[in-house]
Amino acid sequence: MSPTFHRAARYVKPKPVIMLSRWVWNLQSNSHHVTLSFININLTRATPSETKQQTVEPHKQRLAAETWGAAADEEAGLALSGGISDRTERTFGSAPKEWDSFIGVLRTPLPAAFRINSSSQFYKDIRAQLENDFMKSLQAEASQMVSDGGEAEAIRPLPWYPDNLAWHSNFSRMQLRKNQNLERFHEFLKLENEIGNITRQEAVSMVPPLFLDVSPDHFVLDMCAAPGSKTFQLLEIVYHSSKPGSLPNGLVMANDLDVQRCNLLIHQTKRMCTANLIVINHEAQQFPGCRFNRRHSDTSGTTMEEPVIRQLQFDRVLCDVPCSGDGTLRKAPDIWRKWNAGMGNGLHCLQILIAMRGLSLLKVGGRMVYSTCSMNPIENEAVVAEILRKCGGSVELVDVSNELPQLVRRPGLKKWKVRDKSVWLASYKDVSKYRRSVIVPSMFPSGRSFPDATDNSNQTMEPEERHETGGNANSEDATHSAENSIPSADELDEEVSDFPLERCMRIVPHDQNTGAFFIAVFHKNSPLPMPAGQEKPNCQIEKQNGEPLVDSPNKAIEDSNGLEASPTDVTTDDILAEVAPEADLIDNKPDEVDLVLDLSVASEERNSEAAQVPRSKEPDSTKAGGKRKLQMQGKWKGVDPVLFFRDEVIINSIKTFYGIDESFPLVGHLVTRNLDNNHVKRIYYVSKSVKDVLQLNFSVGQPLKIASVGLKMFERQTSREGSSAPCSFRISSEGLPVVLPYVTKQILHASPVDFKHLLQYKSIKYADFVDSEFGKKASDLMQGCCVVVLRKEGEASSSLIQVDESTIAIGCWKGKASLTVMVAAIDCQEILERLLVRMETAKTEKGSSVTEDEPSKPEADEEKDINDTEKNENKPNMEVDG
Ligand SMILES: C[S@@+](CC[C@H](N)C(=O)[O-])C[C@H]1O[C@@H](n2cnc3c(N)ncnc32)[C@H](O)[C@@H]1O
Repeated sequence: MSPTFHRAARYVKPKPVIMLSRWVWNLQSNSHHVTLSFININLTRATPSETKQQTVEPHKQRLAAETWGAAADEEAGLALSGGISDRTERTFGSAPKEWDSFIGVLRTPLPAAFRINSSSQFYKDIRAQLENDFMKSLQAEASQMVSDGGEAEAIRPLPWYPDNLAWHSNFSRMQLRKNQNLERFHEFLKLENEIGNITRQEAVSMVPPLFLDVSPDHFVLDMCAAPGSKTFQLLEIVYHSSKPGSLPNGLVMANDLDVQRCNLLIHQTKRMCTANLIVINHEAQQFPGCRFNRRHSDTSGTTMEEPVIRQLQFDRVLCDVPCSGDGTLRKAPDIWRKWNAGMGNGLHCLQILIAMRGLSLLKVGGRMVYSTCSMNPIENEAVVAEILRKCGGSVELVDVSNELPQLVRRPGLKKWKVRDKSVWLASYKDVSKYRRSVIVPSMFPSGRSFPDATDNSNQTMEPEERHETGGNANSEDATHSAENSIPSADELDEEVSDFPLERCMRIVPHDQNTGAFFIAVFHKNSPLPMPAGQEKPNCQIEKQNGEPLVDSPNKAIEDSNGLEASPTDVTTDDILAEVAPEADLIDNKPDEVDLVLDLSVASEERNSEAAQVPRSKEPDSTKAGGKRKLQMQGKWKGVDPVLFFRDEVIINSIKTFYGIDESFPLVGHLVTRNLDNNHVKRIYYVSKSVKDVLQLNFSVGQPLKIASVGLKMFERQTSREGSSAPCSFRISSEGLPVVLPYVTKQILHASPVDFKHLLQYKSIKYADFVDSEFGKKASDLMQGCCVVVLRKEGEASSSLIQVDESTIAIGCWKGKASLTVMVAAIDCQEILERLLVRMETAKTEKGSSVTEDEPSKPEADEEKDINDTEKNENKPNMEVDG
């Protein structure tokens, strides 16, 4: 092909063909191995009206449009009516049936899935409600779905998820919204999701944390965590079987590079009300090392107290890396159009870097899960193979075929080809020298670099030509004419990997009616080998002038002691800017389609004193707009420092007022983000594990940029009544379950009827309680915050309060004339519903009736306080005082 030909070809009007997707699905069946790599679906471009006339069965088009949204209607029509290219037909050859079921499933809506939060007080009630109520009551709707080609069951537990805690629902979001018969179920999902009792999350996205094998005493690192569905799931596992008032020994550290997405993560995990989480904001491949040695001193020169933990390492690491996202096609139809092989190629090196940093932070004996929502081998098996190559025997790929046996998965690939600019490459030796900084040896199954390889036809182009037609531009179409002159994928000799990559797992949509996911499980046998340093790097990042930018991940990661604090110099911006401009990066769409962005919370944060995370990576105080005064006292610009709260006067006043038992560890567990104790508004509680990590962080000069930490435990009551109370700090709803077993004063037992009235009317005059003795005791309390516990069946009002899993308690305000509930409206609604179910059951069992006098309304002033309180209670936890 002559340069002249190419120059002319640049100006040829593009063919009326949409290269819809260089789809990277690799299907393997038991009987035969069929690889459907990079399937080209060429669709004749049609006008919207032409598209509507295509011969797509109406109900399928409706389903597709419903899944993909109205805006994608045209695209759905195109996809459904598209012819498959010659190559694809050749590739499928012997397995047309599998193609049919694969593409057929892609055309149907992705079923919704959700998980019950097993650390929630009401998780058993919720599971029972699903099993005994909704599974039956929704069945009538299921028969309708069967006639539409759907599954027979309306909802069902996911068979591979332990304890019936994860559920699959065959109703699309549209059906849930529109169908009257589903209204009660829809309301249930909304309420429980908002409260944090359930989390809507795509089924396949729940798989990686399960293979991590987490226990409550593990330190878990979630390297690329936002928007946080897996972080939430990890916390659920860490908290599982924790007793009221006791916190697990473990913790979750959730990191994400993107500040906005960190906000989502904070919002998402706030529903968990946890003291065992630290949210940080770093590039995962640059994750700071924290290792204490005796030389350390703080900025004032004082030698620091030796921390309990001397080095930050993790028992478990989740590496759910940014990827090209082709596995999310069923819920993100724009991927049909956007995806191209360059996206995966552009992320390959970053994925290796992140995974290598994860392994360096993993304890010997620990487990790391690497996952993507892509089926592209360059982002999956190639990354796994490179990790094994670099780590030698220090890391092994775990055979997890006996874990979660009910989860259908396919083995990882041992051979694949690399696609670059419409060219299939079977080996690095086929890579043109002009593409060698972009297409790297680790992308190929053998990982070999072939330094003296001859070049392919591309090399006949002049450099200038190559930059203009190919370079890093996102235009595979522009070079598609080159396809005629190169061997087809079938004609190339394939390399085969020596590593046991069949141990990786590929989850494909048509096996279990899901999205797609890739998962690999690593075990660390010994410290990572010292990097050779001198050896020639094989994962280079090309600068625009063609010079290599970085040479990681061969750079030092771990020293002989297990952890070196100097990770690679490579930044994600470097990689994304320099390597993958062609990757119109689908950057990590939240893989949970139903995550509701509550921007009101984020903006409330921004407007209030609360700013949990910086607004930009390295905010410049001069650009802050003057609205929010940046705290510069911390190590990180724009991020308020996390400080241990040690003000004895305030702590003692709280302890005395609530009679908090000495056995409850307060000192050292309280943190704030305000340097001025007199203006501290919120005091957060951290678990022992988090406290130890914070101490280490201080001791080594605060390398961790902490966006959020701690459970809001005490909040200054600023209302008129609050300022005159003996203790101006109230116990927040989030913190109450943790401190409740230790509270001995300002606490009352209410009968079910009075408790219900409190939740219904929010404020009740003392004289109006059905149980007059309760009303009297309430009026005798000191003015200020108090706790009202629901009295259990057969319990005397005077008996000592015993806290267990079934204990229901709320925070109230003891005013002059009435008792006022200090719980957010939505939480009141949830408790009320659960209470009503219990009372109803008790009534039916006993055949008794309870007198329910209507209590009178509170004074106007007190009612105003209720409203203020509720507004406050809706504020997110862990925010920053300022
Ligand atoms: C696939 S998403 C993670 C989904 C998340 N694990 C969950 O389950 O909700 C990938 C995330 O990686 C983040 N990311 C991209 N580059 C990163 C980097 N270099 N370091 C850390 N996070 C990064 C993105 O902001 C994105 O939130």
